[in-house]
Amino acid sequence: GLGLAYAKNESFGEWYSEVVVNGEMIEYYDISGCYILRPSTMAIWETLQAFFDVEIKKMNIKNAYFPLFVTENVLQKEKDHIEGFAPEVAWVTKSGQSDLEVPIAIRPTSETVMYPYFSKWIRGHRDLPLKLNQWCNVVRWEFSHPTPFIRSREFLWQEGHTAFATKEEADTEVLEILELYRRIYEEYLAVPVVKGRKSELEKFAGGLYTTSVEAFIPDTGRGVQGATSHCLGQNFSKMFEIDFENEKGEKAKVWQNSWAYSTRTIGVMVMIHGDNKGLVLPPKVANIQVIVIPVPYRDADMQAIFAACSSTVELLRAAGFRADHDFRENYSPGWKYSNWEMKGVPLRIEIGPKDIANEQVRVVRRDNGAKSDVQVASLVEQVTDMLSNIQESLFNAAKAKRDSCLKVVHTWEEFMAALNNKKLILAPWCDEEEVEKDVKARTKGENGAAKTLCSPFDQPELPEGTLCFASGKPAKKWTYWGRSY
Ligand SMILES: O=C(C[C@H]1NCCC[C@H]1O)Cn1cnc2c(c1=O)CCCC2
Ligand SMILES: [Mg+2]
Repeated sequence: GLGLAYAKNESFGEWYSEVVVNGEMIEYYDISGCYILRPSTMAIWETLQAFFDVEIKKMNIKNAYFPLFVTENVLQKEKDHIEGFAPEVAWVTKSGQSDLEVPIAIRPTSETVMYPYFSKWIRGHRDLPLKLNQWCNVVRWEFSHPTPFIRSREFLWQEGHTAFATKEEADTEVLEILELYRRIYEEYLAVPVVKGRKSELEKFAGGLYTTSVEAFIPDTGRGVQGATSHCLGQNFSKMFEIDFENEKGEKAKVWQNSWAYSTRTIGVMVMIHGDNKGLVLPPKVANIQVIVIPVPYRDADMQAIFAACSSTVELLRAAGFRADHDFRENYSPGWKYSNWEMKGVPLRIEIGPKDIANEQVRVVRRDNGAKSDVQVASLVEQVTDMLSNIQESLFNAAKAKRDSCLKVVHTWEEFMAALNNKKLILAPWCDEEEVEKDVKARTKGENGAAKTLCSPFDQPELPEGTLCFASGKPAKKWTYWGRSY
């Protein structure tokens, strides 16, 4: 049948898989963990890319493209933390029937691809800052269960790699990029996120510190890392000898950052806004914002109805909206309503004989189902208001939902109760890694262990004498905890 077989609040995993397929965003592929990204996904990706690309170019960051392949000895250069990831690296070992002399890795990320050339290109302080970005795919042969957009063996992302003369410049850029990631989620995808710093245990091991934007999926009670912006310190410049002669003529190591967001952003948006009728797309990223559907009647003047639909589409396109019509004659209006609801189109316009007679159209919102009859004369104004209202109310609803899942705890008992109630937990923590590891060990289970998500930059008041919820030691910072993807 037309509808979904699974309900979001009953079988979330199955609901999600069905929605991304029926919504025509994803097609499953015959290699596990790999997915086909269909046009409506690419349209969303390109919208986010267009925004981010313009913003980084304002920061004088330039796009480049480095090879997909990495030699083994170069990849092993960051061996100190790579062993943690080694199983995820995919290797090319043959061409045709013959074995390659040396196996070649497919990039899981591009630090080791790029940094030997950073070392070659950076000589003096005039070569700094060097700021490059690339839009590409990466491969990580993950073993935990794959999830479209959220965890796949190949995904699209951008990876920024920058080098500065001073730590101050690097620190500043880390936060500028993080703010762009917040904007991608909150202004485009209508998803609320928290900005914060990763713990030493959760950060990128090769870096100095990691900042992230963290989202939360109320239906599963799991946090999801939305995007990351790392300061690498001088770790990689020591490893790859990326040094420069500073203005005093001394040899100095550069300070570096690396930052990324990926197609995971799209999966988070689907999880947050989707419902039991299918996708719900925020207007800012919807490829089609308004779909116009003719409603024929037996003795109606069909030509007049089709003409009214076409002129309505033209009117809306002229006003800058992404509008289209559905003239497929082998489907009923009712079938079309469900089909476009499944695909998450924010507004539907129905035009029948009565509408023609009254010089009006019937407008239906996807997010709340509200129907209204709008005079054609004020249609552009009404559609403008409705689309911005949909964008805003999707964000507000998601933020209210996320905030209703938030639980502030002070004791282990409260922590465990909140964790088992699918809550997003905010707890005072002593900031000791052993304690974090202990919490992981004590919460291990088939749903995975609890971990720190981030310590929010926006720290609530921490009264003197507040104790860590897990260790009882003096608390140092408020930290978000939860199970995660
Ligand atoms: O990729 C990063 C850090 C950094 N890479 C560049 C963009 C920002 C940020 O993601 C961490 N990381 C994650 N996953 C893997 C690796 C790895 O370095 C290396 C080997 C395989 C898997
Ligand atoms: Mg990983």
